[in-house]
Amino acid sequence: MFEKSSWIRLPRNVLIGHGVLDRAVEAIDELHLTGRPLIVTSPTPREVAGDRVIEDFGDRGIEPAVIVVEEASFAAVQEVIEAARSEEAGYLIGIGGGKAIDIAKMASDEIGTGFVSVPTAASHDGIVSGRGSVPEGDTRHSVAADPPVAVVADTTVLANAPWELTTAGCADIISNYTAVKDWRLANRLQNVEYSEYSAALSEMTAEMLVGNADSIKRGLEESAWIVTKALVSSGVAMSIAGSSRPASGAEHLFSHQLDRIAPGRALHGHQVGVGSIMVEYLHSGESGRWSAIRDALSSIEAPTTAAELGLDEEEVLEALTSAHEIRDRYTILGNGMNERAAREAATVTGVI
Ligand SMILES: NC(=O)C1=CN([C@@H]2O[C@H](COP(=O)(O)OP(=O)(O)OC[C@H]3O[C@@H](n4cnc5c(N)ncnc54)[C@H](O)[C@@H]3O)[C@@H](O)[C@H]2O)C=CC1
Ligand SMILES: O=C(CO)COP(=O)(O)O
Ligand SMILES: [Zn+2]
Repeated sequence: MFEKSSWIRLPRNVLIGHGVLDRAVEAIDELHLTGRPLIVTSPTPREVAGDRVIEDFGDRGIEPAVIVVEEASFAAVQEVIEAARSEEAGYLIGIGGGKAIDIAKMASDEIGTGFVSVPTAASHDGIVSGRGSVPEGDTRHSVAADPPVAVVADTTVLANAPWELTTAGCADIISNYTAVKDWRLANRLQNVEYSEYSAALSEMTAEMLVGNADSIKRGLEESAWIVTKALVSSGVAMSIAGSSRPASGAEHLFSHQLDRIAPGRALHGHQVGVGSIMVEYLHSGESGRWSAIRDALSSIEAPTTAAELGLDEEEVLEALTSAHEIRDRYTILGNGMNERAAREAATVTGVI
């Protein structure tokens, strides 16, 4: 008997491009959301985009409530939930990098309101996805949440963000190659639920980004356009899968461990990129495609070594050998790597 079913949640309005921030209020208006908006942002994103959105609401006689957050934590989510309740917010707008957007996403899910994503950095694919990612103690939670009802990604703002944030977004997309390999492996070995459509979309997104690498250059607004379209596409792949599997495998486990071992040292996307080089080596061996991943990363000026991430050898080895413990997600790491194997993978690939 056929008993399968799936529920795919996607954003309704996705605006990407030059100057679209000026149309944010219009895009929100179209959704017929009711009540007062609560803007969740952090200091710099407020300056580069938040104040403009607040002013545009003001021109329509609406005064949004505003909360400024500094870190992605469950405590910050709780703070936003309380602010939303006390301000009687009808919906939330996350304006910023991954942290502000994740917090707005999870808080709105908890209180059952819609949420609009206004990224000010094209730094990773959480800007569109229905997942929040939060560290807690020795673990990392990938929390299911509703995806944004609308995404407003202004390439003028994104192109003016520090270049490293854009190369981090590129690297997060390039890591889809190994994430999909891990997903297929987990499906074969552990019957993990798998979607061929989602996997194909995720891989194609990485292919297209790498194919356009020549147009991804510092100071070119077109770079922000290419990267943001890829981030949206990767977010859609996650929505189809109903999990972050198409975009998060062992390279993400490595990065999540680094967030614990060496917090704040490097950007999420840069860490997963370097992780992806080593994870590809684990999948395909010394003559495999790990060097193609490394070359793709260096062509867009993303880090490919521990030193470029600001890490020492020991930190990389510790993250590699303990990555399998951080979450219950089956990958090529299996029950873990010993130190000798980790050293070999990191050395052969030139990471250390
Ligand atoms: N939900 C998901 O699927 C995912 C969530 N994440 C989460 O996202 C967070 C990392 O996100 P990031 O964006 O890398 O970090 P972030 O949100 O901390 O932003 C990095 C820095 O860039 C600044 N910034 C942002 N836009 C700027 C602009 N236009 N001009 C100047 N500065 C600007 C921010 O103020 C911040 O200081 C982590 O908490 C991570 O766990 C990461 C990947 C996926
Ligand atoms: O970073 C992500 C996808 O790029 C989200 O992955 P996690 O589920 O590992 O937090
Ligand atoms: Zn990621």
